[in-house]
Amino acid sequence: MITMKDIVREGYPSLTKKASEVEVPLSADDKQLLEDMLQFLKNSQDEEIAEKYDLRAGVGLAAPQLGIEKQLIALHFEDSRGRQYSMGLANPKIISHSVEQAYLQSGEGCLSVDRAVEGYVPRHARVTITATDINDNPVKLRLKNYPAVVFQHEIDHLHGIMFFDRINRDNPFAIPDNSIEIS
Ligand SMILES: O=C(O)C[C@@H](Cc1ccccc1)[C@H](O)SCc1ccccc1
Ligand code: NI
Repeated sequence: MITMKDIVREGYPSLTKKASEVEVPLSADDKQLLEDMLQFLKNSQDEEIAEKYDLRAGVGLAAPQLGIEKQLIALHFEDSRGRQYSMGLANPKIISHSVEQAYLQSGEGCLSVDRAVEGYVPRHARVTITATDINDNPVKLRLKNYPAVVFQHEIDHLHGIMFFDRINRDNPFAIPDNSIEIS
């Protein structure tokens, strides 16, 4: 069972390196890792389990956050319309995106960052993502709003990018050009 002690923190090398693509079909080990990552997210959102194991709530997790330099991510959340996103993905790629940008009005956090970092994180407002799912099926997702933000946050982890790398250093709350606010 993955707990917070397995999640590496700011300064750990895997968080600032490019992770390697994994072989498809997925090995049994990679499938198990995706299962374990997804279970962590479900546990972290279960009040009793989260309290018992002192888990921080998470809606996404990337293998580099476990010190594993593989292109594997898990996501577990639902959007404002109640659509569920609960999946483990291998080798996710943004194959196209909008010119328009978006940012969470609340800013972002990260399970690998034990401090609050204020500011707007400019991201693509809409993205098209391809990946391979835990059953070796190809996946193509067209995302916008909150789901687009979560997936981009996790895919950034595979490229060694932390959310605060994207915040405007001179003015963290500068409204990004051509952007929409996601509340
Ligand atoms: O560290 C991670 O990658 C997981 C992040 C992903 C995330 C952060 C900000 C915005 C979108 C995604 C954690 O989920 S941060 C904690 C959290 C929990 C519930 C809702 C939003 C953020
Ligand atoms: Ni993160």
